[in-house]
Amino acid sequence: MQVGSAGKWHLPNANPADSARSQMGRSDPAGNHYFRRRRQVFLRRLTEGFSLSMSTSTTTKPQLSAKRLALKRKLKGGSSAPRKKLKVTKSNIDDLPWKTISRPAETGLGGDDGILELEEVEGVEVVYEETEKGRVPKFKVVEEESKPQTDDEEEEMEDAAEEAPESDQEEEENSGSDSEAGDDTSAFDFEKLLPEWQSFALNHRLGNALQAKSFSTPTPIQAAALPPALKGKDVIGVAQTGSGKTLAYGLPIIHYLLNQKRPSKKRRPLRGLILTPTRELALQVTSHLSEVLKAAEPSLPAEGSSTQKKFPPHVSIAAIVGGMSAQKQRRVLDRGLDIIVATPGRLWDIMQDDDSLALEIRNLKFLVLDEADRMIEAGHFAELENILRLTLREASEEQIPGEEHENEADEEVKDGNEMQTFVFSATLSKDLQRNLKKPMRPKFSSKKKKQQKPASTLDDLLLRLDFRDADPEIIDLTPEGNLISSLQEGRINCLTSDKDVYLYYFFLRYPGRSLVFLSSIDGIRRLLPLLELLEVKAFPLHSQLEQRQRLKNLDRFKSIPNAVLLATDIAARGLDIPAVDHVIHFQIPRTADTYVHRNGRTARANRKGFSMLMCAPDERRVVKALMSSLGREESSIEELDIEMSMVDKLKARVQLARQIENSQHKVKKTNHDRNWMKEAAETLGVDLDSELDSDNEDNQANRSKKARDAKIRGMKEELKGMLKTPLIGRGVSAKFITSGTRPIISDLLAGELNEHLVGAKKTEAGSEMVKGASSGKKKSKRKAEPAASGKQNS
Ligand SMILES: Nc1ncnc2c1ncn2[C@@H]1O[C@H](COP(=O)(O)OP(=O)(O)OP(=O)(O)O)[C@@H](O)[C@H]1O
Repeated sequence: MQVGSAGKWHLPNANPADSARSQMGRSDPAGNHYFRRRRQVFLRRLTEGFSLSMSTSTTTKPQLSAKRLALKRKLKGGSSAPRKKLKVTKSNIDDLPWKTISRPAETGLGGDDGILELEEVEGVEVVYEETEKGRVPKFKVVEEESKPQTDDEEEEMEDAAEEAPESDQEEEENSGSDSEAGDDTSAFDFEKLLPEWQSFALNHRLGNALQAKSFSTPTPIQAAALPPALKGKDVIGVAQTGSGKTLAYGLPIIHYLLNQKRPSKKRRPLRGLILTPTRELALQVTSHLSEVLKAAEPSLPAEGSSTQKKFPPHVSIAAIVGGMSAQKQRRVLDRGLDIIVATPGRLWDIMQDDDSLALEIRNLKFLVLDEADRMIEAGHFAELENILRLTLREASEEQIPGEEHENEADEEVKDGNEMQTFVFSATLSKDLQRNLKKPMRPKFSSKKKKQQKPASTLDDLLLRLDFRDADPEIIDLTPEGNLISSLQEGRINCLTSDKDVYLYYFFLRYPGRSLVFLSSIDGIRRLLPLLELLEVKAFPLHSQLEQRQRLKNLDRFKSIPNAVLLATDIAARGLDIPAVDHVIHFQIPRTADTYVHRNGRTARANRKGFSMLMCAPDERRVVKALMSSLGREESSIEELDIEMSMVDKLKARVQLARQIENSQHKVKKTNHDRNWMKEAAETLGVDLDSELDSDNEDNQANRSKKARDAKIRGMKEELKGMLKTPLIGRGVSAKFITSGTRPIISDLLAGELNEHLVGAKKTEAGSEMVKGASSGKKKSKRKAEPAASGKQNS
């Protein structure tokens, strides 16, 4: 252990209850090696402080250690085990094994400065005990005792000790306390460090987490939802996309769990169930809450370390979603979790073979429906209905197989610790909100279950939620017209057949991370190879991709600045992808809610964002209806100002790319058909038609394949050449940059020149709009004109 520079030394705090760590002087980064300077005045104060607190101390760790040791001896059949290190709790700082050390010259403490001697102590953990008189510091010291020979033996001994607790007190010791996790237990000073969060009186460890995440201020939905949720009320929260709804419901759950005793090694009872409509959202919510939990318990041993087994996390969370190994998820569930984040489909699958999970869901403390209004679209309706039925009070009278299964969740219900329900979304109709609040809502009834019709709409289903709260809190922070202030909207009116070229223009004109929504998987399959040929870094995301591929593509999209994600509406809800600059509606969404949620993937957490509608003539009426259901005029979305000369040039590139793609597709199809015929003939044991089978035919096919390949290679070369040639705007002279009708010299010098389109300024999408030209009226010569699509390419 190094004795450091002057900065390592500081005077102990005058009030011992405030900070035991600082009383002991500085600690090393691991937090268990301390130095102190002894001064008479300090020792006197400290002793007084501790003698007060010692009166209520109940810690008996040394006795426990002895019992464990005895058990170990029994298990080992002898007492010849080598020495082992055990933790013993001390209440008095002077009982710690301080060692005198020489005073290092580099401390700068030349004179005696009232210091009698300098001491150090190692292997001490400071913990706090809650007493009637407040928080009292205690010190856990490592002392030598008999030691099991292997980690397995040590675990065996601890398990045996847990199975045979000899007193309530010991049971409590076994079940763990804050101290067993080696937490940084110093109280978090909300007033000083996070004043905006102070009024919520959150568990101090959440203070550490919020600070670590730099969340200095609660978002409006968090500020509004936390007080009722922390009071135990049911909450229906509606707030714009990207406004921090996950923590609005997540913090009250974590706060509750951190305030509970640290769970023992026995199986944990399930306390929280968060249901989301998509796998990606479930994984994202899990990772968001896990990050907060990790930051709340910074001193937990790293994952995989041998000490981790001894200190399970205070709160455990996992995602249960389709597309991943169900077996693995079952194993995780078997170990016990505090919070499950799940999609209804997979959860219901697992529940059907696991009665104990069904029982745990009946005894939940928190039920959350995140983006509830999307579940119906995701085809989870029946499973959702089945799961929700288990959370009803009436349903708990029913006999469920496995009811005899014993766990701590049963005690919770006996304690009257009632379930809280949180329903959150960015879009929940006003009618539904009003109806949810009505006390006489229709409910599921277990007794009449057989006659009861299944719910037919999501509203119907949500109306049957069994809020324990007679008056659930409804918080609706939806902005007028669902408009987010940091989001700018625009549109391009063009023919369907020209959408590819305008999209490509947009990517070159406004580089950035773009999320493109299409309404069909086929559309994505068509567009993806085209963009790849045009050297746009594009990745697909849709339900027919394997889950692993979906996550991989999301990761790539997140990590590449100018990447493009071509997605169906599975990506419309909840996904929190950092810095999405543009959302593009390649096809117009069918509902206003989808429009709102798609747009919500950009302009998150007060960042700027741009959303663009690509509107074909036959889609105009959908846009009109969409805007009207948002209470807006169609004209509220302005048209993008488009450099038509560039679009025309880009058309040549897109046409060639399409030609290449069609040829490649034909080759693939022919090969596929031939192979299929051959395989089928082999399987059936029949001879192929001589036309298909003969050597002659093979030779001919080879020759035409070679010719096609050469043609494709040629076209690819040509396209490469085109992509290398800079696109120069009308009136721009690239040779004489100071001349031409549009000299580019000043933009060039200012670094404002768009590298792909010479003559266009480097600018953000949305900064060039055709004012007032939102409903197809011609206001500018340069705006996109559907009629121009047939124009000759220059
Ligand atoms: N108090 C806060 N201060 C700053 N950033 C925050 C705060 N709370 C959450 N965030 C961040 O804001 C972003 C959006 O949060 P979140 O995903 O919870 O939004 P949401 O309202 O659920 O969005 P959606 O409706 O699209 O699901 C996240 O990156 C999150 O880390």
